[in-house]
Amino acid sequence: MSNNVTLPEQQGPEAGTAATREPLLAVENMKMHFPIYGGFPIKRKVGAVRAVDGVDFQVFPGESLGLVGESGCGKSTTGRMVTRLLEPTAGKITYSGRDITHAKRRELAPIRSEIQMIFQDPYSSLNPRQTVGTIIKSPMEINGINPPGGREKKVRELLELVGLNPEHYNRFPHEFSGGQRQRIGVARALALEPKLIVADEPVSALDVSIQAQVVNLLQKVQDELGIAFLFIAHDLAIVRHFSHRVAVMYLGKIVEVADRESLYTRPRHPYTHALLSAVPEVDLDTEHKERIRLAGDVPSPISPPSGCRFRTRCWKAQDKCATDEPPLVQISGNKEGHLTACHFPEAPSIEARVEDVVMDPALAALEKDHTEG
Ligand SMILES: Nc1ncnc2c1ncn2[C@@H]1O[C@H](COP(=O)(O)OP(=O)(O)OP(=O)(O)O)[C@@H](O)[C@H]1O
Repeated sequence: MSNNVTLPEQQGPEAGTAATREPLLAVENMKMHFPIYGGFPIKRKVGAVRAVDGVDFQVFPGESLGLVGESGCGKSTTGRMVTRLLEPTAGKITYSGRDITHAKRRELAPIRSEIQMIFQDPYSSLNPRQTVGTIIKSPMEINGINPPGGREKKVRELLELVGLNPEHYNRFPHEFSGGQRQRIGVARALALEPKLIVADEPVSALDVSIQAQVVNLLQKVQDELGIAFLFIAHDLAIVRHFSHRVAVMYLGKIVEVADRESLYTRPRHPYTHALLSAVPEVDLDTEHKERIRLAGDVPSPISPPSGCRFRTRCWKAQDKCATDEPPLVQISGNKEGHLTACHFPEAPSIEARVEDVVMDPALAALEKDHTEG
């Protein structure tokens, strides 16, 4: 079982080398504005929910990019546009050199199998009336794929790969626990041998003790099969395990992106600092009393704050922040590839914030194994 899988060292593309490689996925100024209609008797468009408001990022072959931020920041919407479950309002999505931003169903067909999604809720994402075998097999049937040895053989191999008993082929989803169902979701996503998996909060519906096992499984899959991941989570502790690079999203924008090491040890954006300081369950000792607490909720994406969107919750905000939107750039002191959108960034301190990343005990144990192994 995946319990025994040790965490491999992430060998992903470094920021420097990444620039010289062709990205598998490139997103430029991508936006999703959901229209709001009102008025009587004739309904008119009266506004828009600016769920995603101009994001740029790239994912390289075999790379795992973590996308983090509080609830409502637009992470899921971003993931759904990348998989083209949603069509962007503006911007451009390029996959393997092809512009798929507005590609129609038929045009998307050849790449549908290459981009797969793993959903948050392993309970609602599996059809309760279908056996596990049918669930995992159906993407192959839909796409007319006949693997050597047949589809059933392939399904049994996939079950084994994700740590389930191949003999459970004829069982139904309700016979499995949450963690096992998420493994079924992973097997289904792998059935078409994808090149990119968008995993939208794949472990947040699971019990904390199970989360580590599923993260571990995804990491094994990524490492052994070389699949690129866009790993969406609200928790920096989970993404840390898994990502070569991490992008931090706030109210429809990416505010900071960096390789894993830079982001966790030298975060520059106050919001990243705040996320790293989020400590729900740990007793506050003197050292930790100064942890940053984010006040209030994320403002409404219908009318986001002017200038820097984080300014209404930021302890460093000044007048300039209300008038000038900070660009996402490599500010002074940042390593190559580390971009920050802030007028008054935190110092590039190597004062590790690592101790601020609070992990549940199971994840912490994995991390320990990883470093010791
Ligand atoms: N179909 C829709 N119509 C209108 N607004 C939407 C729609 N889908 C999402 N939104 C809004 O867009 C914003 C971003 O939502 P999204 O689900 O992408 O955020 P998120 O960061 O993934 O949050 P969560 O972790 O809660 O899913 C939210 O304010 C949400 O209410």
